[in-house]
Amino acid sequence: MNILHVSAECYPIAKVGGLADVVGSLPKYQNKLGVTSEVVMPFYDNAFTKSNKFKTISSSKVRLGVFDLDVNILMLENNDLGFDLFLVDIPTLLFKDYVYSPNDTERFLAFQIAVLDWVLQKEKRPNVVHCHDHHTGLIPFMMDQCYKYSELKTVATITTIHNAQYQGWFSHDKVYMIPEFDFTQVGLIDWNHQINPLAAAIKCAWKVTTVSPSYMEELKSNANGLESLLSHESAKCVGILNGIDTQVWNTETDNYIIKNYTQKTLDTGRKANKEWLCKEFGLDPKKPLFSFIGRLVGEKGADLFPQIFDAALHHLDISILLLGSGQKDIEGALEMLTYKYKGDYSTYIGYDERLAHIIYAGADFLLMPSRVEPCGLNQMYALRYGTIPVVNSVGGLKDTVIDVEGGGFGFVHHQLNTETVVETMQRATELYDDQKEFNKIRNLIMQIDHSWDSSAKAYINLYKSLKK
Ligand SMILES: Nc1ncnc2c1ncn2[C@@H]1O[C@H](COP(=O)(O)OP(=O)(O)O[C@H]2O[C@H](CO)[C@@H](O)[C@H](O)[C@H]2O)[C@@H](O)[C@H]1O
Repeated sequence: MNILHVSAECYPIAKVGGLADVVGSLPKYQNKLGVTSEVVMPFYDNAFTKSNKFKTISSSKVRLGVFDLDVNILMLENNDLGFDLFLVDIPTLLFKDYVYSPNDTERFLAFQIAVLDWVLQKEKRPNVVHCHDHHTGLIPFMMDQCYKYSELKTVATITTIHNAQYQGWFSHDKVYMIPEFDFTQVGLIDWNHQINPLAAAIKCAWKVTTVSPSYMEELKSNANGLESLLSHESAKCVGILNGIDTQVWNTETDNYIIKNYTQKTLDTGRKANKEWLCKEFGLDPKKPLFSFIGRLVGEKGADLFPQIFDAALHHLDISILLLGSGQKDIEGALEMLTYKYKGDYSTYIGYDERLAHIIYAGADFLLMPSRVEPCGLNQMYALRYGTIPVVNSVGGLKDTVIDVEGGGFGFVHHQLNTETVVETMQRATELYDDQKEFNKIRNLIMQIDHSWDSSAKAYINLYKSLKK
């Protein structure tokens, strides 16, 4: 069975968030299970593409409305990713030093058309085209409806929703850019008088998956306008929990962290990482260290961070270290607080993969007060590294973290407001004060298995069951 994953991001080639982690690891684990799983993504202008070699396997033009744009399909050479990687090089649109911008309609539309043009000519056509998020959302529609892709009508399509907040909608004025189709079917790409790629994917893909079972349920009542569509299509929707790449996220071999460790040496290993963090950011290593890593947006609860951190630092004897970037107003407010709580609180506003790994290896607790969390990988990385998660009970967090009071290993709050989060952080500090119990839990969480093994199999079983 041949599977082609289509995505805007893939670790380590280009990463903005968790989508890259999933697309950079799921195919590798699928290949280990005996299927052939490949990835196709845009060719961006970044450190990875500058420092690797690519072979051009075809050069042609892609038609976008009235324009014919140059397109090359490249293949990564000397590849040790665990899957074949193809890249769509459209120099005028995709070869940029960023992944996303405010004007991405043409970029990702051209990408999707170029992918399907290439699939038509591909020697070994896929049995399944597995699309990820709205940037690839029009592919199931185009394969089913566009005349030029009629040979692909029988190829199965899956769309995985990593985040339903973003849907990629654009005006019907641009419909002429989509390859010709029977216009009586235009309703398939419409949602609320706009062309909505995510809605089109939900309508046209043979199956729709979300990255956790709880998120699938939540989407029926909270999906940024797509609730009724998801309820209507629920028979073809299923939630499959993400796994993590246990080769990349391995405390024994992780090259980013200050000191490697095993479950047996977790105390000394984690101490060295914490001490490095505290020295680097001017914090006291004796105090419990709470961290956050991620995008500073409303979904992650980030608008509440300034208030939450202010209250927590005022009431509790703790340190907080934040790594993230996002909304400028939130970044500003979080940086302002560093003056008030110097020595107890610090931030790194930006993106830093190495620092993220060291935080997972050195912080005592990882904060995830998300409003919406389709799966969340951070809590799984934290668990594997021995950092105790403090989470809001939503989506994938609900599926992966059990509170210590229920015999579990983390701290879970069921409301999202300053008081509740600070109370939960206080419970965490009480555990920290009982070092014996604290160590017992750290030891336990490092043993939890969130590898891809079972989820990669679940996807393959789903592919095998595909019938239109
Ligand atoms: N400033 C920074 N510096 C360094 N590393 C940073 C960083 N900000 C984020 N990261 C890293 O990016 C990844 C974020 O993963 P998440 O799953 O938490 O989030 P995201 O919301 O992007 O993904 C969406 O897709 C994923 C995958 O399906 C779902 O788990 C999730 O719920 C959904 O919102 C982690 O690897 C994290 O370490």
